[in-house]
Amino acid sequence: MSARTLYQHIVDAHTVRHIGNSGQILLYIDRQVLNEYTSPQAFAALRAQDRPVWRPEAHLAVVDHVNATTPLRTAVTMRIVDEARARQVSLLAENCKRYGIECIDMLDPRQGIEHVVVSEQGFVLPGMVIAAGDSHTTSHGAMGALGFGIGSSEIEHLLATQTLVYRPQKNMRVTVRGRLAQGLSAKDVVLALIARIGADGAQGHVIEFQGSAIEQMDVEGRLTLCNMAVEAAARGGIVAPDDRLFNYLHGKPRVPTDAQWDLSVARWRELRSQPGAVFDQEVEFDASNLLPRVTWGTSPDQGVAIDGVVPDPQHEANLTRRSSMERALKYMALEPGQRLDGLPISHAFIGSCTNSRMDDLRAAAEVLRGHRVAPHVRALVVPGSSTVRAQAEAEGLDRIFKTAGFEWRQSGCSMCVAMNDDHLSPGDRCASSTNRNFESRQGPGARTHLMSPAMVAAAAIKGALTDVRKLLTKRVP
Ligand SMILES: CC(C)[C@H](C(=O)O)[C@@H](O)C(=O)O
Ligand code: SF4
Repeated sequence: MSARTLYQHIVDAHTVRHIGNSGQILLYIDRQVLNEYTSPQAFAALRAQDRPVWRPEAHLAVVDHVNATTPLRTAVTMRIVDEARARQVSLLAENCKRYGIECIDMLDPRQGIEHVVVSEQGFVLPGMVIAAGDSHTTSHGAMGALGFGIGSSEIEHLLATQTLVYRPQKNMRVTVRGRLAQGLSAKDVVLALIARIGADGAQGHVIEFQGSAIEQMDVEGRLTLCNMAVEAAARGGIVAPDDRLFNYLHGKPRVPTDAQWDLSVARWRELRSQPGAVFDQEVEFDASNLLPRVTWGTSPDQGVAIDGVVPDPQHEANLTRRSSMERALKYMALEPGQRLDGLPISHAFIGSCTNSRMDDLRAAAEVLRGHRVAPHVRALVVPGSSTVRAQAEAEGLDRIFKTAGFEWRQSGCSMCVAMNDDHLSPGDRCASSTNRNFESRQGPGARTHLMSPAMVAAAAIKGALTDVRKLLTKRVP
């Protein structure tokens, strides 16, 4: 067989069989994470057919989309008033009990956003395949695994058979060279990448991230990259396992120990694209020239560097793109040529599976130390999990956020998707560390500007979009 990419190798190792000449395969799936929002239909269908779950221990359920993030984690303070949402949560617990699946419920000290919980529990290991009823399952590519989102009928199929009908994707290599300047992070890299290749730029592909900037990037940054690969329509994003990853995984709850650990690491070291493996598309990127990024529109690819201006749709030759730009500018209440730096905001949100882990909170706290949030801004920080929250408290980060005027909340998806009580009102403008700036994503009529957590912190202080480096350089003695 010719040289294989890491992605192809993982798919080969999980192929149960080819399905006739359809180009599709039956793919074995090692792990699934279930949430309260997308699993009910799948469980109902399973039950209606009286089918068992084939391998209950291969699934882990986590409540994350609809739970409250009130500052206190108790049954009373976190009670969900909305009946339909409350039912989604209780149904998940009931379904898990019926089928013998472990459920991390609202009050569990490990609760959090599923993609954050999965990696901190060591539920996905290098070389595995994980699928889940959530598009940001691509995050787990940072573990040297293949992760992708699936729909309800696939969740059902997976519960019953531990396999999925799958069409192998093409390979895209994104090589990121150079060194990120101070104040920049993986979020700036991925926002710049998506702006370059477009929101459909990686359609039909799995991206492998390579290059010196990726080698130097911490695992949490790689989680951010792979998480947002789906915003370029990729069917996965992956980074080959290395010592950084092994250090990250070592000692996590479900990770092998002792002799098994050594054996596993030796095997995981083999997981990389072979020399000569062919990528269908190549994108090269120099991280050294990158400036902090912000989005101006209603699609993650509608973004520029913070020193940039809102583009003019009249200069866009592609008519579909032009009209989507016009619509976005109207929705966002922006004018062509307008500077982004200095644009006033009403809200600041640090959270989501993209940017709510320790490194994200540390970077934001570093900017906030000694500053106050502008008086007209409501600022929230929602740690990705209770584990992150506890660790941040142990490091004293909560005090920095609170002293600066941020609300320090319990974990969950929260204002990333506004499926609980955390939402914006029409016309609100939010600097947000999330991944999607779609119309009404954070509440009906709300306007979202995507950026890194450090940039959100800087915007909260200024009360307007700003270049975080201005705040950081002042600190240099
Ligand atoms: C609710 C869920 C299906 C959805 C997803 O699949 O990504 C959500 O998590 C999101 O980020 O939009
Ligand atoms: S944090 Fe946001 S993007 Fe991530 S799973 Fe939740 S809703 Fe989706």
